[in-house]
Amino acid sequence: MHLDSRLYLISPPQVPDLAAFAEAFKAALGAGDVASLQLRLKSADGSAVPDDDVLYAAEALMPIAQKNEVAFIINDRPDLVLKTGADGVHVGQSDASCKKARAILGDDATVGVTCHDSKHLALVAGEEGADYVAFGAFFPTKTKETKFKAETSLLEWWSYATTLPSVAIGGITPENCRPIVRAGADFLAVSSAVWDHPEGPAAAIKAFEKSISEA
Ligand SMILES: Cc1ncc(COP(=O)(O)OP(=O)(O)O)c(N)n1
Ligand SMILES: Cc1nc(C(=O)O)sc1CCOP(=O)(O)O
Ligand SMILES: [Mg+2]
Repeated sequence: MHLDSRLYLISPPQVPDLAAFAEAFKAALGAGDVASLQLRLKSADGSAVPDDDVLYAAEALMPIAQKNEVAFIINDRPDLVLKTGADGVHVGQSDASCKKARAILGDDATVGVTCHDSKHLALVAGEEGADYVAFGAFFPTKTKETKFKAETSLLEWWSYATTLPSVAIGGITPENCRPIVRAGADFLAVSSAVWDHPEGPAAAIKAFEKSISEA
């Protein structure tokens, strides 16, 4: 059976050395298939960096993404998507609504929505014009304080019931991703397992590709 989950990278919570991170990002992209990067400069407790830091990071990273045909998504902030010309936004249940993000950004932008462990939230997001729905957290994570635990049965149901792409997130690693791939997740959203991999991001991407292809 051909399983085709793709990687959706989430930036590290902080990028103190933008030049070094740009090199890490290039190394990741050179190692295998990556669908998108979400710029999410936000601590585990939810505190975000000043807007200028997001704008500087976008200025450095978006050309690398675009050169590699990788979608560049900004977390939380449709207004910063407009300012930077990024490809889209990811909004959560406490952020701008999907409808509002769509109204700000228009039909061509990508709008993704956090749906935690909820079929209902995902169906509403679909009705409001989301391009993908994100379920999580599948595993414990130190990247974000999470209150919800998603199960692979939700991904299975979603992929049978709808055609809208699903993103799985939360503590996903090359070692634990196989059941999520088998359950039909269209994308695996990953931060720490790529940027904190002991052998570097390129090795992480290769390890994910191996696990996905063997799932
Ligand atoms: C792909 C993806 N899925 C879920 C989230 C979490 O969004 P949210 O609940 O708004 O939390 P923050 O990321 O804003 O802290 C995400 N960012 N990306
Ligand atoms: C940003 C985010 N959202 C989550 C959710 O469950 O909605 S879990 C999470 C953190 C993802 O990072 P890592 O791959 O390091 O666990
Ligand atoms: Mg958010």
